[in-house]
Amino acid sequence: MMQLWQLETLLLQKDTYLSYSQALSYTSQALSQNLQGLRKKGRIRRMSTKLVYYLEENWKMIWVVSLWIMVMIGLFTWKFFQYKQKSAFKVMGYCLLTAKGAAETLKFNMALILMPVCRNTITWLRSTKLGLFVPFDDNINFHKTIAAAISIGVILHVGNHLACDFPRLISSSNDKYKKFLKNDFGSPKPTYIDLVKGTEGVTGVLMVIFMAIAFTLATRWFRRNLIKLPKPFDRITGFNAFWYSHHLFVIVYVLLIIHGEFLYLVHIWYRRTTWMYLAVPVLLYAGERILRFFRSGFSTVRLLKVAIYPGGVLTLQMSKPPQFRYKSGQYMFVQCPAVSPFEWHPFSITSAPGDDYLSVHIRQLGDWTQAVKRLFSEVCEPPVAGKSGLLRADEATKKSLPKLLIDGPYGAPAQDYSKYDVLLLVGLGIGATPFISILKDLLNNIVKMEEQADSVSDAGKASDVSVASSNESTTPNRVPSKRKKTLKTTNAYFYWVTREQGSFDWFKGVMNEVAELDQRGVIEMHNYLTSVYEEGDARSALITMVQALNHAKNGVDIVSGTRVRTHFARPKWKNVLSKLSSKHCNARIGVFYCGAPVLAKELSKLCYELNQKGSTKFEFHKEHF
Ligand SMILES: Cc1cc2nc3c(=O)[nH]c(=O)nc-3n(C[C@H](O)[C@H](O)[C@H](O)COP(=O)(O)OP(=O)(O)OC[C@H]3O[C@@H](n4cnc5c(N)ncnc54)[C@H](O)[C@@H]3O)c2cc1C
Ligand code: HEM
Repeated sequence: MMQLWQLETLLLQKDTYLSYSQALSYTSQALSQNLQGLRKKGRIRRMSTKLVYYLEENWKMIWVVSLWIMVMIGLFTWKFFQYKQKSAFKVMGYCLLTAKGAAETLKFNMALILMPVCRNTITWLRSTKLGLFVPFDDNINFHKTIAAAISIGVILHVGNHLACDFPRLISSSNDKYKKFLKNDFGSPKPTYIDLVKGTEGVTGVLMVIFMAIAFTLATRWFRRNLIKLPKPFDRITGFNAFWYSHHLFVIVYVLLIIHGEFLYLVHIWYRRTTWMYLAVPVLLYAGERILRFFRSGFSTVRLLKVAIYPGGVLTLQMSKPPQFRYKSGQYMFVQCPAVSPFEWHPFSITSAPGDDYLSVHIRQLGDWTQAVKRLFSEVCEPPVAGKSGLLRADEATKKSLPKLLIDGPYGAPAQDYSKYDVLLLVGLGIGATPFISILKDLLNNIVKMEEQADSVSDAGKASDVSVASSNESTTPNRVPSKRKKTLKTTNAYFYWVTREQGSFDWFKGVMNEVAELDQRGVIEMHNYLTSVYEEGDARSALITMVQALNHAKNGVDIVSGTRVRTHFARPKWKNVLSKLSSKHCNARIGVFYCGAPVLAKELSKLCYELNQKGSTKFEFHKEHF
């Protein structure tokens, strides 16, 4: 940096007179301008980093949404200019063109909105090459975004007709009416009431009413019961109110087809297109519902074991129907007719594809889950005194166990775990469930791989070792499939974050099972108890140190009594990911998270930051229920 004496010499050399104080003020101005420039540059760099991060993380969603918006703009513009040629435009003006443009997007969106909720089709598509380009995990968000576009379309369409072009029509002079509108609306000139009470008007008004009810009850506040209405209206909120009111859309679709057949301003030659837009999606969705109906009707399962753990978690183990093939990480719907013959609730499958049973872990939350727990508590053996509080269905009581129906399996983000070299599985509370199956499946495959390696090396062909893919049936003594895939995953790290140790009980059995099978130490398991001590508390640090020493010495954790390492604070995710990055150079690490959205943001950002630095590549996937 330039010294003051240098500045003075410079100024004197140039025969300029400047006092020290002036020189100082110029220098500080220059410095502050420089600093501002640097800050601006820093801000721009930070903004561009954020933009790049956003683009890289969301490119799948960006192209799908851009395409969708472009199609809507195309349809709107096409219809807008088509109606500009009509004589009615001379009287009804741009209101008519906007209403018609909006109507075209409505037809398209009412068809498209069904696609993201065709669960079976999506489950199949996500395992095809399309899964690489289309963000199937965001299907429900896309469904809601289309619903928002439908709301805007309805406002533009209905608003322009009712508040603008109908009034223009009825207030038009007789000459203008005869010249431009008589062919379309007949003689005499209709009144406002005539226009609204025609088939088009009545079907339109009914659609708006039904949609308003269904849209309101579908919002998060009503669906999640965040708005409490006074009695007796309290029953019209919550998931069930959302679910039943959503079926008003069946009537809306019927009305929409009728509405599209009886349009004003269209003649015999006019091609009615509403049914063309709707035909394929409506048939596809109807096919899905029919499939679900028949499949679930035949999917009554036999209960094998019921356990209720102190953390308020119920485990149901049931027989696996022969046609039920699934991948770890997927979920299924469960129905218990004794509780409600109409309600289907989704639960992650916690058994591995190779197990000869199906299992789910159910946390007590609302009416249905509590009613199921009550029901099973009544029919099961009480827990043996001093034991873990387990309820078991013994041979005698099994006969009277309530009936269960299942439907599925359905795809979820965690199902693609097998394409990664290393897995980091992070579950918050009940969010551990999709990972139980993955851990078990991973071990089943590793054990099988070792068995196959043994048998192949016995035969002197050790170079050819491979294992069956995770979604194939994996019974222990199975003859190795001819179509073999190599197991890519070499290591898994499981982080389970819970508030207190009580919740650990239901998971202990699973952890023990995993630890027992995992002779080679492929899976590292950590349990973080966040409500015991605050982060940074000396007691937490001390216990963690004692734990680490004990673990190093005996390989067993003092708190859990298993190989699971217990910690008493929130995990420091930056450290966790950095360690993995340096331990597994060049590896592709799949980070799977299931829990509250706050941590999802942090993990996703950390993955991105570490991807910029090292050769290890992290890919983040999230799920929330
Ligand atoms: C893909 C997926 C996987 C899940 N896996 C598990 C799991 O492994 N273990 C577990 O304990 N929970 C899981 N859940 C959550 C579980 O479905 C709900 O806790 C349960 O349905 C609550 O029902 P309820 O009537 O007792 O509670 P309510 O108080 O009626 O509902 C609580 C919340 O649960 C959701 N919910 C309720 N009913 C349904 C339904 N029929 N379909 C979808 N969501 C509903 C709603 O968001 C609602 O706000 C999962 C959810 C999803 C979407
Ligand atoms: C024209 C408008 C809409 C139509 C035709 C429509 C239709 C549907 C259909 C057919 C399903 C699938 C149900 C199933 O088979 O499981 C569904 C699910 C869903 N819809 Fe809509 N919907 C509309 C608007 C909305 C709106 C406005 C919201 C919320 C703001 C919404 C939120 C949802 C959610 C969250 C689900 C998933 C339920 C679940 O499986 O957990 N929908 N919708």
